[in-house]
Amino acid sequence: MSAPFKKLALIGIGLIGSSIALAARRQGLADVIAISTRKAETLDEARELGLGDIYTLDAADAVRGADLVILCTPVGAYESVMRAIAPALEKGAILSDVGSVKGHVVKVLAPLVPEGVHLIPGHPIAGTEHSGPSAGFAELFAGRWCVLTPGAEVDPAQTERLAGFWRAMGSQVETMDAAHHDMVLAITSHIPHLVAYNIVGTVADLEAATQSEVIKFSASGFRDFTRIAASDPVMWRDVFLTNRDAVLEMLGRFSEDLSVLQRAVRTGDGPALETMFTRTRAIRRSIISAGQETAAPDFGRPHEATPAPVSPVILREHGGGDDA
Ligand SMILES: NC(=O)c1ccc[n+]([C@@H]2O[C@H](COP(=O)([O-])OP(=O)(O)OC[C@H]3O[C@@H](n4cnc5c(N)ncnc54)[C@H](O)[C@@H]3O)[C@@H](O)[C@H]2O)c1
Ligand SMILES: O=C(O)C(=O)C[C@]1(C(=O)O)C=C[C@@H](O)C=C1
Repeated sequence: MSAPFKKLALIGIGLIGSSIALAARRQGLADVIAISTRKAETLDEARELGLGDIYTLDAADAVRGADLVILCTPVGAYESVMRAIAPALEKGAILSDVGSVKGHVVKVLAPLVPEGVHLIPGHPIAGTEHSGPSAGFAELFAGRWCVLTPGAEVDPAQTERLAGFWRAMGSQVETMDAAHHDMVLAITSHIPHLVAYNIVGTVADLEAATQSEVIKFSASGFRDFTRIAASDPVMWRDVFLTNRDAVLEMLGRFSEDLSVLQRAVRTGDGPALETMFTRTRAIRRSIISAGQETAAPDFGRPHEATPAPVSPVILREHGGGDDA
């Protein structure tokens, strides 16, 4: 039986690109996997790991003849990558990506997409704090959500084709509007990263003696923040540069809520604190029970990263992101 795609081109081969390569290979989703990246050392690493069939520093070469092209670079590189590959894209090909931000991606890519190429942006809500080709693993997407944000002009049959690709790698697929995606992810992923970078940064600024105490006594709470704060600096720089409006909107709400908590602490308002903490405990519990219903198959690999999937809809049910 022939594979669903004849040639899959992955531009950028870090954590996400290499995980797609491994999962697509394992599931037989493409006859040929072509890999392109910017640096020769990264390409050599990908070759040593046996991630693909074709390796090239020329992104246009990689996409030539491909019926599925997925951009897996930091979002800030999209425009230059797109300018390089546009003339070589095959008519009828699906052009997708895995970027953590979607509105900006559409804005940058759409004007450059040649006629006959189907632009269907995507975002697997799965990851770890590790980067590079050796960080990937085939099970990364199993039991996780993948959000697709096709424009209204996209043929639903093409979206379904791409959804099938992600489902075959174990994901659950949801389609939504790019702006809604960016608002939801601002609060579920981008602000938590900003908070982690900030809290770990605060510790880094403490005087040496206090800092060593913090490190010595850091239990799971602070440790969890340090894991998130170890995430790739370039990737996250680009997320905050390209999802500015949604992040600022959610950060405004976050700051207001923090001020309420600050006041409750200052005034010793026990009932207010308890009410707040009871609400948040309920959210955690609903996330866990929703995750259990759709638990990822256990491939036996320690998977410290993204928890099991919760539909982005859950936010609306809990009153967050309601105007997104
Ligand atoms: N890390 C996560 O948890 C996660 C989760 C979901 C989506 N994403 C998104 O996936 C994308 C990739 O993230 P990652 O974690 O795999 O990053 P990574 O740093 O592990 O890999 C990025 C890859 O892109 C390559 N690259 C950078 N600039 C390039 C250019 N101009 N041309 C060609 N290749 C270039 C790098 O060499 C590297 O191979 C990002 O857009 C990110 O927002 C990340
Ligand atoms: O678990 C992690 O390490 C992640 O940061 C994964 C995570 C997230 O915030 O959930 C990070 C960025 C993505 O775009 C998607 C997933």
